[in-house]
Amino acid sequence: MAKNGLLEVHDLSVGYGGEPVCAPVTVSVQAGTALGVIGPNGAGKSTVLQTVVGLLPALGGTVQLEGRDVDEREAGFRRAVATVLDDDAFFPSLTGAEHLLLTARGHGVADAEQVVAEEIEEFGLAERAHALPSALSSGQRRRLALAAAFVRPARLLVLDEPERRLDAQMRRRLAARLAADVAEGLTVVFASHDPEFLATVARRVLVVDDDQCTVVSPKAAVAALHEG
Ligand SMILES: Nc1ncnc2c1ncn2[C@@H]1O[C@H](COP(=O)(O)OP(=O)(O)OP(=O)(O)O)[C@@H](O)[C@H]1O
Repeated sequence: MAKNGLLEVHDLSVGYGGEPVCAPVTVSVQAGTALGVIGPNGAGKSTVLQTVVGLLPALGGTVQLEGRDVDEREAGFRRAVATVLDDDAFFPSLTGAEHLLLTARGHGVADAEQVVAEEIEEFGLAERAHALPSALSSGQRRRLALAAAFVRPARLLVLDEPERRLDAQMRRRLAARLAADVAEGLTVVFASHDPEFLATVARRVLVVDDDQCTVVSPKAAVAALHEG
């Protein structure tokens, strides 16, 4: 285990076409903790998350997972990191249950059928598990995308606005689930606009901003969200 955080982000500059979208980010995320990421629409939260997981090239600075530079092409990195950054990445001709089973088996889960059945239940998808993604409601597709991150092992879970399009009950349930998984050692980085979600899950919060990206307490972040 690395001496420093599981995830070390240092002076990371993110953006498009060489133009940064926000101030550089420096943050250390310890294993078994959750980092929230906040900022107004367009601040750069999604860009930061996509750069942290190697889907976008950094304009400058470094990202290390367990002491190694992030490389999403590396099998070891993909095994360690589960992401839900959008929810359109389904095979159009596989049912929800088949998609989850393929994901679990692809990641070497031994009791894949049981794990998938449990997550289908957990995410309230039992009645629609055998529907194609195109026949699901947008909230059900969101649930399916989230379930796919939980049917496989991961040491780091990166979520972009996990609360998006979920009803209030599912939001609370997911927040409680994440908090419980973090207490058991999972590391989570997630962007959110939801004060309750943030207060339940995050131990620290990165505020993404043009002038300076800072790390604050969840209490300060919740106050900022209520003000903003
Ligand atoms: N592919 C792209 N090419 C160029 N600019 C982009 C691209 N994607 C996003 N942007 C711009 O980068 C900035 C940051 O966008 P980003 O999606 O990271 O913000 P965000 O904080 O996640 O916002 P939201 O809360 O609305 O999801 C915005 O000004 C956006 O218009």
